[in-house]
Amino acid sequence: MKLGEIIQPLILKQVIGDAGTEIQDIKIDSRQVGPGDLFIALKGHHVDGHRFVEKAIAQGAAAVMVEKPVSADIPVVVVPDTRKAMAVVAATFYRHPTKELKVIGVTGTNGKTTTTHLIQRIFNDQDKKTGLIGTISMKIGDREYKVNNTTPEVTDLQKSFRMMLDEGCQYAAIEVSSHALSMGRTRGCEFQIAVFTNLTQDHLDYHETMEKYRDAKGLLFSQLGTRYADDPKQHQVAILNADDPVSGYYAQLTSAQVITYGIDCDADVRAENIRITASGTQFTLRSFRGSIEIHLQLVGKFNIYNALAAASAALVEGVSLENIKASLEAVPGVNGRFERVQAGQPYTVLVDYSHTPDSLENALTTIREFAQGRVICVVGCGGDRDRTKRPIMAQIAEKYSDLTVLTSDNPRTEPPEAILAEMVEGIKHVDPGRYVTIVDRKEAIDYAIRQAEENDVILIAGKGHETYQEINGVRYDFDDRLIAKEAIQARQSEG
Ligand SMILES: CC(=O)N[C@H]1[C@@H](OP(=O)(O)OP(=O)(O)OC[C@H]2O[C@@H](n3ccc(=O)[nH]c3=O)[C@H](O)[C@@H]2O)O[C@H](CO)[C@@H](O)[C@@H]1O[C@H](C)C(=O)N[C@@H](C)C(=O)N[C@H](CCC(=O)O)C(=O)O
Ligand SMILES: Nc1ncnc2c1ncn2[C@@H]1O[C@H](COP(=O)(O)OP(=O)(O)OP(=O)(O)O)[C@@H](O)[C@H]1O
Ligand SMILES: N[C@H](CCC[C@H](N)C(=O)O)C(=O)O
Ligand SMILES: [Mg+2]
Repeated sequence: MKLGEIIQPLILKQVIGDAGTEIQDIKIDSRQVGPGDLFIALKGHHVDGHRFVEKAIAQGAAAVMVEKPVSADIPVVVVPDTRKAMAVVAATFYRHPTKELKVIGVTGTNGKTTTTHLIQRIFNDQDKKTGLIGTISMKIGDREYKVNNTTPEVTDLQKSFRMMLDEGCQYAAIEVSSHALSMGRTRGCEFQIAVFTNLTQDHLDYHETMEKYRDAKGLLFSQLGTRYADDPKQHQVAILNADDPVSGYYAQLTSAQVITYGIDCDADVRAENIRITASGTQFTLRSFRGSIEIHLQLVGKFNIYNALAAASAALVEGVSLENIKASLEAVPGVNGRFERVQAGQPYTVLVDYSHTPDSLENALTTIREFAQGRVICVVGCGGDRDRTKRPIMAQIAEKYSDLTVLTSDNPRTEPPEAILAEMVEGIKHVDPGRYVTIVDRKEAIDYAIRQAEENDVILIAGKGHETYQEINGVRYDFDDRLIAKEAIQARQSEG
């Protein structure tokens, strides 16, 4: 596409050079620029992308978009705000994919990955081909792509939507993080359905207060609902968790129709007669389209919320209760979420991505419901992330476990000992026999496994599907599931 066409919708712009220049792709990282690309310079949290204009040109950029004029022998487009302009040009360049693709966005502190997987499963089973974007990866059909962020930058997002359409997708189920909403990564994306899971503490390093965090997530709902078509299937819908007090606020923010789901409060889609066991969850789903009995393989009350949210989205799109049931029941689990590590041991080992106070509490209270022996929890808190959750997570671990093993979880640029000290601050008054701190995560897992007796349950929390431990900018291979399996086998071979 020609540069002039791509920037045509921008009102404030100054073009220095030939607007007829052909553009191959749009890049925001000079390290990824190739011949023919438009490089957009963004002011980041660490560096100003304008510093890399020369490098982008050296790598073959055909044009650059900047906020401050630069001297270059290729076309330069000067705009007041490159981040805002980027959203406009990306949507234009990829030919407004979300006008055709029905995008279902899921936001909330916990449950986004699980809910998007359930949505994708239900819709794919209906031959409504559905792409997925989120924390674990991007999936289109049988192909899986690596992602750097839960919600990618606007350029990657629009490109991914176009790829999905090219692959025959009708829907996309995407996780929408609060960071993405506040940085405008979803600008220009028309959502068909927006789902809210829950709001509890996380990311206060970035958002500073719970109100600002709530409002960042609220953008998904305030930006929804201006489309009212003759065909009800084109209507935008907000799906809100009736049991979360913030939902009332989001209901007011949105112009879209609202569908509620829940367990405790009255809701349009509700779970009743709940039975939770170690191997699954059963409930009656009551909805505006009738009732049905559901037997999930997923464990824990929190997964009923995820299933209700996914079922609500499917009901809105006309999927029958019977088909929703069949798909939900067929899901064996989600990678790294309550995943069992099995090596023939007489105790249970679970790896779970609980890295927030609420998710840790949910995981541990769920385990408490079925554990016949002691509960042992291995947990750490990430570096360069919300520091205020550290003592709280230690308190929760100690409260619900018989033994807590505090350890490291992606210390990033912080000293792991300092993170652990902040966790210990939360439980410094408890009996010292109830917890240990072991900086090295492998050693911590080994220790927990060696403490386990018959019928005990070990929860290894925080990293779930992750296959690395990030220390000082380097990602070392590390998979809780493999490390735990090796530790179990080592103990078994010692007899
Ligand atoms: C705080 C934050 O969100 N940062 C995001 C931001 O990076 P940044 O602002 O630090 O970028 P920067 O390093 O200052 O660079 C500025 C610009 O210069 C460019 N650059 C930089 C170096 C270079 O050599 N050449 C070059 O062109 C960069 O590509 C960028 O465009 O923009 C990048 C590109 O979109 C993101 O990948 C990056 O996410 C980082 C990796 C991150 O860790 N983000 C987390 C906090 C995050 O967003 N998490 C949420 C999930 C949270 C949850 O729900 O649990 C997510 O959606 O992933
Ligand atoms: N609906 C829920 N409510 C509370 N906790 C949940 C819920 N669903 C899952 N969890 C817990 O949170 C953990 C993370 O779940 P999931 O990956 O689905 O959330 P997420 O919102 O995608 O997280 P992230 O913000 O890291 O992307 C799970 O391992 C589980 O312990
Ligand atoms: N999306 C979350 C993931 C946290 C995962 C945990 N293992 C950690 O590193 O803190 C974040 O970036 O805060
Ligand atoms: Mg996720």
